[in-house]
Amino acid sequence: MTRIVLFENIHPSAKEVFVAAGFNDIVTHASSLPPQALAEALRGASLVGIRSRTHLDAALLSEAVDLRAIGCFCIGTNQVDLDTAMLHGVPVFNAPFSNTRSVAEMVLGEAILLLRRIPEKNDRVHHGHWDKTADGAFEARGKTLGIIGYGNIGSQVGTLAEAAGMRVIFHDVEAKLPLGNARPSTALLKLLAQSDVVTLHVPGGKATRNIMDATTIAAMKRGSILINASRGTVVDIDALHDALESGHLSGAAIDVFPTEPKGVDEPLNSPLIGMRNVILTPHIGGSTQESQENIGREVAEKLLRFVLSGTTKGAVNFPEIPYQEVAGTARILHVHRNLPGAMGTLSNMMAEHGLNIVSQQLQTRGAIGYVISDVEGNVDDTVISVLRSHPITVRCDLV
Ligand SMILES: NC(=O)C1=CN([C@@H]2O[C@H](COP(=O)(O)OP(=O)(O)OC[C@H]3O[C@@H](n4cnc5c(N)ncnc54)[C@H](O)[C@@H]3O)[C@@H](O)[C@H]2O)C=CC1
Ligand SMILES: O=C(O)CCC(=O)C(=O)O
Repeated sequence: MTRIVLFENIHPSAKEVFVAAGFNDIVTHASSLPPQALAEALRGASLVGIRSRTHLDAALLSEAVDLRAIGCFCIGTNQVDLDTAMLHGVPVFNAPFSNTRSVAEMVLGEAILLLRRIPEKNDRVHHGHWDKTADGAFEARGKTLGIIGYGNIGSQVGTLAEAAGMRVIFHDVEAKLPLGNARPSTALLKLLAQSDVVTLHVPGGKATRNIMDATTIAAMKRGSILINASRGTVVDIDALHDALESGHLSGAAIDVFPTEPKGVDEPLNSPLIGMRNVILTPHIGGSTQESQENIGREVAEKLLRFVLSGTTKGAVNFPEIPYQEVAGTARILHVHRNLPGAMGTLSNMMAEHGLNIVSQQLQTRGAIGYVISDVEGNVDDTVISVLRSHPITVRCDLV
């Protein structure tokens, strides 16, 4: 039985995909769970679906012995210990483009609102003040947008910003094709000094930790604006608070936080709460009806294709083997330690059990190798148990 456990209110389109394929053992959770409850919820799960708030660390992955694959129903995968998952033979899938546009639209909207000081003015009107003034309010047209991380989202933000008349510059650690009239800026400090609005679109993780700290924030233009809809670890929030309080920055929009509440009734704890011209949103950059429905379907289909065929195409942490029709009477999925002779050992074990290999595909990545073998012959649980118990084997499953 394939038990599927979905956390964090994943869109019902995911469940529809599984049920249509005959997979009915599905448990859904509306939020992420604290570690102990999460470990219990993972017990017996073959497929797990999460979004950004569920952290699957090495300890949890080691305990989840039945786990075959993980679906991140989002873009970011930094919430999963990807290397440990790979070493346990567990591929991780995501939806790399499904909410790109949603994030880009929100960021451009925020840039325009902040340039006009709308958050502050909105709040004033709600509190009975009618101070009709143009002080500190600017058009987006002609202003410079500095994008840090010019990947799928960053480049989409740039395209939308140009349509609003902004000049776009970007900084990326890799060489990128500039779209429209966007211009690369090899030096981060140069970009910061030139930009009226700076927006971050880098992945989370150690390499991007506190890219925006007291030093880099000080390098931003006086009166400029900072937007972060990437990961909470990328901005030093205390340094941002100080720069807003001193007036060095005129506004900010923050969608992601170093520590985010786990559920709807837990308040955000942040020094930015109550600050003027600061937009705080609950990590909803990618949360639109369109994106969530697409993500639900896309990631569920990737998990399903893996379970039904073994294909790992699109996995972010695993040797990728593309989809192929089953060619024999059965298909064996074998993850092994990437050691010399592993393929020979596997093939010999199959031969010893009377299995004739019709087709075989191997890919390796770091410490593991992954082989899909289509075989003729009688593949029963005994054969799979023998393959599983060999020291080269990480995991072995029958399709
Ligand atoms: N707020 C939200 O709801 C959402 C947030 N995200 C976050 O946005 C991030 C970016 O998403 P995509 O654009 O799809 O990813 P992507 O992988 O297409 O682009 C990331 C870019 O950042 C660059 N980069 C990496 N390290 C860098 C550094 N130190 N300095 C400058 N550039 C660097 C990469 O070379 C790449 O071009 C995701 O990893 C995720 O964490 C994604 C979707 C929704
Ligand atoms: O929808 C979510 O929970 C997370 C969105 C996000 O940050 C992502 O896609 O990386």
